[in-house]
Amino acid sequence: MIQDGVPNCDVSPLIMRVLAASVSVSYRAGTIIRDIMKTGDLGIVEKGKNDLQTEADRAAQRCIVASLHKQFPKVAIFGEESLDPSDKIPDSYVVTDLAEDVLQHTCPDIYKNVTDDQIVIWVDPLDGTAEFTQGLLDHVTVLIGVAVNGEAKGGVIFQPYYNYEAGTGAPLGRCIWGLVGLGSYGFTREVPPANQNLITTTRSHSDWIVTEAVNSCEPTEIVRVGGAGHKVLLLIEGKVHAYVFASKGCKKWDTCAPEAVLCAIGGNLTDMLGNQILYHSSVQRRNAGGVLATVQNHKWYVERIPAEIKENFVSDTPSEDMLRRRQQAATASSGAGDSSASSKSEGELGSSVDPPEFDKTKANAENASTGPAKM
Ligand SMILES: Nc1ncnc2c1ncn2[C@@H]1O[C@H](COP(=O)(O)O)[C@@H](OP(=O)(O)O)[C@H]1O
Ligand SMILES: [Mg+2]
Ligand SMILES: [Mg+2]
Ligand SMILES: [Mg+2]
Repeated sequence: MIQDGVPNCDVSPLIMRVLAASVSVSYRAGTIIRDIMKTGDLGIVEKGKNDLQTEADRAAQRCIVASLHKQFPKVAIFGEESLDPSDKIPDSYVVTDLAEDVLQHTCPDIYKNVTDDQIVIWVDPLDGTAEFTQGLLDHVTVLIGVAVNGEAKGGVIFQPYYNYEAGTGAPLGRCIWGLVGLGSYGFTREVPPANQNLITTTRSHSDWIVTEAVNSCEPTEIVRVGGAGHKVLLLIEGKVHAYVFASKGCKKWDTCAPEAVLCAIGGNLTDMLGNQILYHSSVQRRNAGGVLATVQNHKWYVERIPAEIKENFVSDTPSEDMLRRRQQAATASSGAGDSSASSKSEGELGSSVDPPEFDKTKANAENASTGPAKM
């Protein structure tokens, strides 16, 4: 793939090109968001109860979807915002560069033959809109998730206001990206605080079930911040131990990219029942099972959620197509180990597999051990 140190864009596998394009366009989307904020006119529209949209959400989505669609016309792309398809998109919004820092990585074998029809891209052009309108700028992220056969595998989390309080001259913004089976890049993981159980959850979409679920996980401190992307950043950097959101409010575009980045370092993002969230094109947009994410000890948290809370949530159902692919993969690999890109192998999960006799008193010691981060 790399000749004389130069990545050959034409022969890089599709998933690597999609990820490289997503990284490139995320920088442009971040600039668009900051430029609109600078105008002082956010053009706020109320989509529903406690659900805002700004001109930055709309413009960033136009930029990302137009750019990715131009390069990958056969790949399904779903964005959060409902926009008029006849809207004129400025030429400067269309980015077709491929990030070389992505292409210089060797594509894991499991993805080498992935085709357009197996990929779905989930775009949240601005995650943390409520906080954006309130000036809590580091809660904002741009999320581009790449699902393969209905499972979150690749993700880009761009944080346009990273460093914004560091003073003039400090470089603004950062891009975190990951691919399950390869690793996640663009951040430094620290060991989460020992002897504590820090749990992050929503600050703007809370209700009593959300709070009950968090409390049932025995937090030593609750970190209420905006954005699904931002909360997963806190997790991967080791600033919190779990992200618990017992609500049907998050959608597929909120979780696809964060899930992939988290899983690529050995973490887990599931619904409240501990079941996998699915991302095929026909799946319902709402995460009707809620969201629970950890880097370690996932099962322990799932087990803390009371049955009376769990019974309010419903896990995703695999599509017919997904079941057929899984059956084919199982048949093809019987006796030889499953090498299908559509199944989550132990290897991909790394050391996130919970200890069989996990107990809370051991939790902090385990959390203090270095995770399987590949950065
Ligand atoms: N009750 C609800 N109604 C609408 N959106 C919700 C919601 N609960 C969560 N979300 C969406 O899920 C994302 C994370 O929520 P939170 O910041 O509260 O943790 C946000 O994405 P957007 O900001 O992209 O809309 C938020 O709008
Ligand atoms: Mg969102
Ligand atoms: Mg959004
Ligand atoms: Mg929104």
